[in-house]
Amino acid sequence: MATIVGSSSTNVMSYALKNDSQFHSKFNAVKGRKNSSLLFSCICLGSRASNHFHLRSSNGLPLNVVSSHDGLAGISLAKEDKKHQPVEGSFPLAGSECKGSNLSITVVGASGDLAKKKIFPALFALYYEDWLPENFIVFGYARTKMTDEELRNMISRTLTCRIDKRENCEDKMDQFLKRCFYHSGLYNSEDHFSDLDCKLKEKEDGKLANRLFYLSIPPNIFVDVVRCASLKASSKNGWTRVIVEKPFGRDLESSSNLTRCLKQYLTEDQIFRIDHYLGKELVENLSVLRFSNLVFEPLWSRDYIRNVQLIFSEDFGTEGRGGYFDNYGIIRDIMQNHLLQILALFAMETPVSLDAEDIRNEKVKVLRSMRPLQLEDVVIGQYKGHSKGSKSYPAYTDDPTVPNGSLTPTFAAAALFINNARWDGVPFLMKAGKALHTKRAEIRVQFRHVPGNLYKRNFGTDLDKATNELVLRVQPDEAIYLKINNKVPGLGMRLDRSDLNLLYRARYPREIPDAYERLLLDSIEGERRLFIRSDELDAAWALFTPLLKEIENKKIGPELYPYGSRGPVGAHYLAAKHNVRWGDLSTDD
Ligand SMILES: NC(=O)C1=CN([C@@H]2O[C@H](COP(=O)(O)OP(=O)(O)OC[C@H]3O[C@@H](n4cnc5c(N)ncnc54)[C@H](OP(=O)(O)O)[C@@H]3O)[C@@H](O)[C@H]2O)C=CC1
Ligand SMILES: O=C1O[C@H](COP(=O)(O)O)[C@@H](O)[C@H](O)[C@H]1O
Repeated sequence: MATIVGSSSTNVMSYALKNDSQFHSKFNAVKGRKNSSLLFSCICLGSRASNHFHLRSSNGLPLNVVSSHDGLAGISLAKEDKKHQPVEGSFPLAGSECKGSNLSITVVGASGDLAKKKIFPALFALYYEDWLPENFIVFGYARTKMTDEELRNMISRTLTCRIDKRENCEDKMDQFLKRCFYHSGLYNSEDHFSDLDCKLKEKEDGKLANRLFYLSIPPNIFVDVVRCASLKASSKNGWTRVIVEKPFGRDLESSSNLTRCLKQYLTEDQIFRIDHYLGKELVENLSVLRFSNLVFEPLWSRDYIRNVQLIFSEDFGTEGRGGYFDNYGIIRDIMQNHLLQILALFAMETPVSLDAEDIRNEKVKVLRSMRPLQLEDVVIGQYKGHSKGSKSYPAYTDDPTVPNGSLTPTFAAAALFINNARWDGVPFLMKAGKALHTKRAEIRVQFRHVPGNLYKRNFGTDLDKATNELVLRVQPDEAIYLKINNKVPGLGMRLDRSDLNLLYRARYPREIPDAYERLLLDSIEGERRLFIRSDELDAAWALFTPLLKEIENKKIGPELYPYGSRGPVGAHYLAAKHNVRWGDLSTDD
């Protein structure tokens, strides 16, 4: 997409002269395959905040830099669009020229858990902070019968203002809610989507309209919705984009099939496959830390790194989501997507640029360099009931929505390897579990021993303990800390383990935006860097599918662990087999 963002005294504007999807749509439409919009578009962003003109999207690039992947190369713009042609480094044209454009966001599955918990609150947060264009509307779509007023009541219960920004909170909520509407319909009815289209048009008032659909629904109805929305409710004069929630299939075959079906109605550039972990602040910071600090990048290889650990744990079970979870299990729910995405970002080579395609190309290379998981390098577990004092905690199979005798893993640990020159032989250990003793997500990098260490004898026998460890704590309490060895002050020579600690709440005392805010904003701005491309997805499934099939075909039973514990002991044996000790379990973690 070629977009310019700039600021006049009152307006911040972004001109999407032509984005990839429209480019592809045009070509495909010429070939008679697609239904999406053909016209070039211009969108206005951020109505008031003149301080927003710099660095709008999450790749940190000013959006007035024209990407080499924006589909413009070699294509001449239609005559009427030439006047909007961006000049690198220039500000956009006067606000009045794009004042009329609209953004319509339709949350499909608006009555559901994710919509209430995450999507509407994130949209409100963007509105509160003036990130949304001046003319935007939000439509909820689901089967549940509701009036606009009932939708607003439902949403209003979940909206909050940031702790550090409470001015006009109530007013802002009212203004936001006035822009929210509801349409009840079936997910497979083209007529119902035509009705939605009429309502959208009425609100858009004949102006240029960009449309974003957020599929917050179970995956078995993704394709129906995409068919109906694309045939009956896509924008005729702006862009149409679709955010797709996970799970993207259950294995390589079903995922490829889903992609194939979606691509009957959408181009790849219109599909925004969301992995909300990529929108988390610390995951975003991973590349900044590595590529903008000389002290890290030279160490980022098998020469200095002993192992890397990617850890996810929750201190609650599947409460309420057992029905969904039992069909997927923890490997599909967390490892194949969230943890693997972090691994790919962590291990990729330096991309040519911060452009989405350059980054995603590097991630795909990492995934394709990995060897598919072997059963002997995986441990699976399932939580069992447990009583502590007067309190008792249920087993996974006590969940009424989980079939009796289910073997679905709620915990897994795995050792993965990247067969390339940078990472050959370095174990990347993953651990993910529900109903464990703590809630956290972190990346741990354990460095090698210092060769010929002068202070060796001061460390005792356990040299592993004396190695440096870099920890990126994704949540809670975001932090980056580096464990170092240090002399205890005094006349003797006693060494101590200390942390160089960047604790976000101390350094940046403001609320960190939710991942969904960043990802929604990126999808509105056409920034694809944090979304999963179809070849990435295929490569990710190729790694996990043989293992998942083997576990299921052989009906391998999970090792039981008590609710609230540290997980199955098998995870320690797995780590030990690769000469690793889990960093989160040591006393000074
Ligand atoms: N909830 C979460 O924390 C997370 C969810 N996700 C993913 O996001 C999507 C939405 O999640 P969530 O909101 O929890 O899902 P829900 O189960 O709450 O479903 C959302 C809405 O879809 C409709 N729906 C539910 N089941 C069916 C069905 N069998 N057939 C047709 N319509 C149905 C319901 O609306 P109505 O009956 O009104 O039509 C429901 O309100 C899913 O793909 C999920 O995997 C991803 C990460 C986290
Ligand atoms: O995708 C999912 O993520 C949540 C955890 O997300 P977080 O942002 O709260 O860490 C997890 O509970 C859920 O099972 C999974 O589907």
